[in-house]
Amino acid sequence: VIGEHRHTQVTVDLQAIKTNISNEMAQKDELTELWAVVKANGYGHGIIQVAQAAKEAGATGFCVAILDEALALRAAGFAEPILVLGITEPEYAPLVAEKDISLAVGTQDWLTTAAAILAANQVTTPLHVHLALDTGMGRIGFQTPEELATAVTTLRQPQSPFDFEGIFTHFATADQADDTYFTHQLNNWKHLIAVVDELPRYVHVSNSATSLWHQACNGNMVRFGVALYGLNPSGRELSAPYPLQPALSLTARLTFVKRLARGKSVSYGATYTAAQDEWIGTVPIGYADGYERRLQGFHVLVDGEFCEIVGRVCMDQLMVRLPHEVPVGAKVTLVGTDGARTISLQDIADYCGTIHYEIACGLAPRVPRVYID
Ligand SMILES: Cc1ncc(COP(=O)(O)O)c(CNc2conc2O)c1O
Repeated sequence: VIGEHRHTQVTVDLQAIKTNISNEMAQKDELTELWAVVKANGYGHGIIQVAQAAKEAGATGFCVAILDEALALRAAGFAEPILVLGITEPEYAPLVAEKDISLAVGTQDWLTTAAAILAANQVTTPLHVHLALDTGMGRIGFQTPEELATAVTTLRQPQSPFDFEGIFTHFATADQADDTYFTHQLNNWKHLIAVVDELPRYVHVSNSATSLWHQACNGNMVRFGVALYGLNPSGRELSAPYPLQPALSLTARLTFVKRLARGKSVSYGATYTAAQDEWIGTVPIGYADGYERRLQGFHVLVDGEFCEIVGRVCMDQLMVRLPHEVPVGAKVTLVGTDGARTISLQDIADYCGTIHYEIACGLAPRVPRVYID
């Protein structure tokens, strides 16, 4: 495995993941199920290990983005319900039905096309469908009561090859203090589901933010993602009703240490020149690992001290100014706590002008994941 012989590593604290889920299980309505959102390789944490920890902490289902992620969970032995949140090509309907996977569906055309393919393949096992309603996210889903009613009629037909298993929507602003747009979407949701005379087994509207700050409308299942990784969906805007424990840390070990004479430069473009004699350490991580070039000028932790990243971040290595001479092999903390100081994914996201979701998901497969429980 590429990365197996490498000290640079992501460490995932599975106990933190279980604690985050346990806290959510305790605060939500007891009849509401929690399905762990483990798409994008578990937001970079490792889909299989996160799914296992989530299941142990009370998750009763999983959400993924694409069919292959669902197939990977099945291949790993998970028998729980798995919902694919993106739109899956109808040609894969027979495989989906065979593997007992649930799909988000947003159009009548999809149902018509998939029904024909299922019939042509003599598939007899029902295909589980969750109707997606677009209440304002503007991504996928039925938009009018009329088209929704038609789809429900199709699903309910006696010879339908589908199992009408769920109906859901997704909020675009649940992580914001201003709930104007959230309320607009909630009203659209109520208007749309009014045409569904008999609701399916699963009625779900909540991502982490909705479950944390808009619990009133949970439905009977929460699609719990970023908060199970211990990350605040709002970034720094809103405080969570219970402490979130970040599960991910990123560490490395210095591979090279040198005395850099005043006036000497560091890295591509020679953009950094030492103002006085300095100790410089080389860290074996770079933008190919998902540690972005934009992080030039940010810092890492060595010996509990912040050390500035000097010069351009390279593909596989970066250089930092050390507070004093440090031995080769010394630990470098890029995400996590060292002594009295911490660097969070949020700190990195802020410096890069993005969100922690993107940083976590962007940590490359070349960085080995190590699990502690
Ligand atoms: C439909 C749907 N439900 C639930 C979740 C979980 O959200 P959470 O991680 O905030 O709890 C997501 C995450 N989707 C995305 C998260 O970032 N970009 C996305 O498209 C989603 O797309």
